[in-house]
Amino acid sequence: MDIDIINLSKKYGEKEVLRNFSIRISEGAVTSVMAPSGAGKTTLLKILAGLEKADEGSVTGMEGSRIGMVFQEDRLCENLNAIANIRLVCDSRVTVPQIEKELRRVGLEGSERQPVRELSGGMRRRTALVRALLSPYDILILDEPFKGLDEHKKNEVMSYTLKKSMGKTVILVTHDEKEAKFMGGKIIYMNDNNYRTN
Ligand SMILES: Nc1ncnc2c1ncn2[C@@H]1O[C@H](COP(=O)(O)OP(=O)(O)OP(=O)(O)O)[C@@H](O)[C@H]1O
Repeated sequence: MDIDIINLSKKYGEKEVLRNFSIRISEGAVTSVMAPSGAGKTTLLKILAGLEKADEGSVTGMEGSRIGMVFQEDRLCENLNAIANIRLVCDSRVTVPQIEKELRRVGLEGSERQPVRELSGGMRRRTALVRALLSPYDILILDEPFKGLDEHKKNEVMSYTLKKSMGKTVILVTHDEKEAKFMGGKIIYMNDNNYRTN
């Protein structure tokens, strides 16, 4: 089912973050949301994930769906290693060798048994991404998941993300149009409460 976001409005105190925001997100495809800082992207994702409540408007098409998410901040358990962080969320049938294989595919071989607090920003980001991709989800919500990666690694990780999420509904927030184009699908440009799609 497509997701219909209709006339969503949200204020924090006097600050209007979303006003009458309406878009359709196609089932089984990537939709990228692009906007400058502070335009309300994270707020939108939080409303979709049920972590914030909109003041007005509705979201349909997500009922009963399982959500996988990469948050704006990594939200990892700092003292656990990457494997243990991933095991916390994935199906118990996923084995450690399977997790190791996935971590290798994003270039984290050799670091998978270090507490994540010792990893670089980009390594932590990839850990959070693999964790979301291995969680049982129908809809994947990604808030700047490729932040902190150099161009070469970013392309590898984006290809990996596309392969792993094939056929699933993916909502990607990014500042980088190249990322949105690489991931394909619809691009939504949000700016000062004006919205347009490609
Ligand atoms: N819990 C909150 N309480 C008050 N204001 C908030 C809260 N969350 C966000 N805001 C404000 O709402 C606006 C939109 O924030 P949001 O994080 O959604 O933007 P964003 O587009 O994701 O920005 P960025 O690209 O910098 O992450 C900002 O001005 C922010 O300061």
